[in-house]
Amino acid sequence: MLFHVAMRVNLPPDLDPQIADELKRAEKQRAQELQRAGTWRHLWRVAGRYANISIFDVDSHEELHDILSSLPLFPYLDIEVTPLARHPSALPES
Ligand SMILES: O=C(O)CC1=CCC(=O)O1
Repeated sequence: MLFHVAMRVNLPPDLDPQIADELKRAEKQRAQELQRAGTWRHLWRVAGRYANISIFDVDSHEELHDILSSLPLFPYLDIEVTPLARHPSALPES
C-alpha cells in the first residue's frame, strides 16, 4: 500500500542545539534504514520549507502509524497522510 506523507518539522526555537542535532542524526539514520528496506520509497525536501514529501510502501495503516510515530522527530512533526491508489492511465511499473 502506498501513502503520500507530508511532514512539517517544528523544532522549538529554544531547543538545546545539541539535542536538536542528535534528533536530526537519529532521524536520518532511521530514514536511511527505511529507504534501504524499500519502505520509505521517496523522500523529497519541500523547497523553501523545513518540510518533506515522502512516499511510504507498507502493508497496513497500522504499520504506517507505527513507523511514523516511532520516528525520532515525531514529537515535532505535523504529519498529513494521503492513501494512494493506482491511476488507470498510469503505465505499468517496470
Ligand atoms: O528534515 C526533514 O524533513 C525531516 C526528516 C525526515 C527524514 C530525515 O532525515 O529528516
